[in-house]
Amino acid sequence: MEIVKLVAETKAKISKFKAEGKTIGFVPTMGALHQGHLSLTEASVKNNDITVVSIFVNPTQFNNPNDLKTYPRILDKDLEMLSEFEPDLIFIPEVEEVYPEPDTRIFDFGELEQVMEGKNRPGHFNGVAQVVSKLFSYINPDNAYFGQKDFQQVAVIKQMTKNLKLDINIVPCPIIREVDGLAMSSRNMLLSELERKNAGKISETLFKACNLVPDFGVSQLKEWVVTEINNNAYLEVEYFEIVDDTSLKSIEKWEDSNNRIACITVQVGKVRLIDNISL
Ligand SMILES: Nc1ncnc2c1ncn2[C@@H]1O[C@H](COP(=O)(O)OP(=O)(O)OP(=O)(O)O)[C@@H](O)[C@H]1O
Ligand SMILES: CC(C)(CO)[C@@H](O)C(=O)[O-]
Ligand code: BAL
Repeated sequence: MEIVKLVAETKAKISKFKAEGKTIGFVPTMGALHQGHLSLTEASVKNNDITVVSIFVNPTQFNNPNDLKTYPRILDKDLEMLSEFEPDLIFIPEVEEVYPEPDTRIFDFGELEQVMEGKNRPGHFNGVAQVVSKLFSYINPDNAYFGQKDFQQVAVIKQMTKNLKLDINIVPCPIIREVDGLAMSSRNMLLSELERKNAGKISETLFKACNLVPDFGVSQLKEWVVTEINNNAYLEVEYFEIVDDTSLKSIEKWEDSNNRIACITVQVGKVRLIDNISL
């Protein structure tokens, strides 16, 4: 496990690995690691000769300055956790290293970014694309691993890879959950004890919703989920959408899509959490 902070050094190491014919797996993260991140790292270590994990809290994807300020940063613990799978390189750049000058690129993802997280976090996916395209250019991976918890992010990254004609295989990985079902997230550690306890209601409701599909219409189910969660005093639904998993277009009747995904964002006190489930 080697820590690298500079882009030039990273590129030089990658060139050497490539010259040796080695395959490169890449796991981009913002740190404050948990088992979700480790599952991506494990998949990469298993399927590639070399694994690079990046830890970088990317300022350009935060639409809320307070969210950026409070985002958890616990590098020592992150390194200890990563030692379980021993990725070869850990890339931890400073902000000035990635953005020696402001990135003014505007990416166009069409309708993909006009719904859900795109609509509710203006500029978020443009910032994600800025940093991921930069990281891809330094690391030049064969395979890049992303969690399905950020379902829309996976769709956006796939589209970006296609638009930029990059020969990188985007590997979506399943959501890892806590014992009570709450999707693991770095932001979970910002919850108070009571908020954390009540946050389990989010996934509990999504799992129940799955079983109600045969008996409920789409709008009836949407209403049920929102009411059920909002009835909990600690939780407030920001949006709940049922969409086709490829176009991310909202569906009105079950027959509108064979591959439906229900995506939710819930405000828990000051913390904003996302989750989704295939219906
Ligand atoms: N519970 C999870 N299961 C699987 N993958 C996950 C999970 N949580 C995050 N990931 C993935 O890990 C990668 C890095 O995500 P990130 O560092 O933002 O962590 P995070 O826990 O999603 O943090 P937050 O949600 O607080 O931003 C992303 O591809 C993300 O989808
Ligand atoms: C992909 C990513 C590391 C880019 O900053 C981030 O959006 C995340 O952690 O999901
Ligand atoms: N996991 C997505 C990163 C973010 O919330 O900014």
